[in-house]
Amino acid sequence: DLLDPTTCSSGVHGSIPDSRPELSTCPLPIDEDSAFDTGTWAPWKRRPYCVEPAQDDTPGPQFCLYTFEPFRGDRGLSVITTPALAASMVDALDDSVVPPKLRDHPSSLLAAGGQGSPAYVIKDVPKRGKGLVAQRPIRKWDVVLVDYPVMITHMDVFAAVDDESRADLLEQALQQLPEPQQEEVISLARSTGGEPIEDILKTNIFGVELGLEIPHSGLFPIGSRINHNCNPNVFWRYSVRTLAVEVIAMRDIEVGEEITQSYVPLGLSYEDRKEGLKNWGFTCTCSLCASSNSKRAASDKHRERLLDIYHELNDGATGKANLTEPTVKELANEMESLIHDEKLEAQQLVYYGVVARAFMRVGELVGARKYVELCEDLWVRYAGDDQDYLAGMHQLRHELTEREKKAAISGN
Ligand SMILES: C[S@@+](CC[C@H](N)C(=O)[O-])C[C@H]1O[C@@H](n2cnc3c(N)ncnc32)[C@H](O)[C@@H]1O
Repeated sequence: DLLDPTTCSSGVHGSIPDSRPELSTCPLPIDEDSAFDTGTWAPWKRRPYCVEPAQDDTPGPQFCLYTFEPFRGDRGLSVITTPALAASMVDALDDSVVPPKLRDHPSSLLAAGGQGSPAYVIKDVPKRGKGLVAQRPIRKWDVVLVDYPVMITHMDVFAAVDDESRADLLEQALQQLPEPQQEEVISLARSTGGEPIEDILKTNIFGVELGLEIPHSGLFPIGSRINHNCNPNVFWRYSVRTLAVEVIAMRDIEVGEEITQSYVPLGLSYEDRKEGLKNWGFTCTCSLCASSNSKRAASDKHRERLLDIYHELNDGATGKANLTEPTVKELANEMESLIHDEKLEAQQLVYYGVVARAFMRVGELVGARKYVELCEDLWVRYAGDDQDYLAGMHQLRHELTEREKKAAISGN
């Protein structure tokens, strides 16, 4: 089960698990002092190395480096995080948590018969350095790649730790990885200048979480070769239970086509995309960004209108505004055509959820049922087997079923 770091950290540093049998299934936080006191830092293979955040009015927690060499086929994993969050991720280090579907994927190093032939090759692509290119046809919803991080870093490390200590932590995190993985990391793209390892992280990291949705960055050796496109053909699904990232096709991809993801949230205007992409040090030349001024302005207008529709429907759904049934229908139709024009199908699940709620509010249960089902199908596709992500969807379906039962009784 997902460990709650607030309960798992209730043991004071230095406690020995055996002395607290009630916590025997809940790994205790380990820092430099407790490692020194107890002489143990299992399951981590090295004694943690910790730094204090730069002092300001409110001193934050320590950040420590933990390395686990046997991670996922001896690729190794270095984690820089708080002792409590490191304790919360111990279960995820074990290969037995990886479901067979991921373990046996052709891109997986854990497959019983060894790594198969993946659906992509990494190669040079014009003007974008290296990239992933399909070497066989990929169908919509196929898992293109399963990848695991070699480094995970708490997001606060970038702001709260002084430059020198951070450089030291990151360098050690790299040095503690097995040599082939060090080389793999060093060969990744750089875009910002400055300390190589920090540049590599800034250019390649992907947002992940540890514990209860605490933001971290993950460095994924293969996934980080995927270039940006505003109209991408894959999305990423990350699991805090396995630390795996699944890269999944959002549409069919032909042989020779580049596999691309969006580095910024979908649906942004041109200026907002440009601003968001500044961090990666390149100018977006995807077909949408490179189109004429008038086309870009039209697209921006569509995207703005889509957001307005979302807010109108949401206000209707929550009772903040009084919408009528014909208005909800009109807004839903307009939304569908804007999503289609802007190729934003990946955002349908967000829009469908709010349409379903707005229909429920005005008592149009047939429309609500249609959108709940469309939305649920998409949630299952995007969230996979992770029931945590599906909880909101199950709640919506339950509310609708109750409303339908009541309507059937009053109709009889
Ligand atoms: C996460 S890496 C992607 C893989 C990288 N191309 C490589 O050679 O390893 C991000 C870097 O790739 C390049 N890049 C990604 N998408 C791009 C695009 N659409 N146009 C130009 N450069 C891009 C930029 O240099 C960016 O800093």
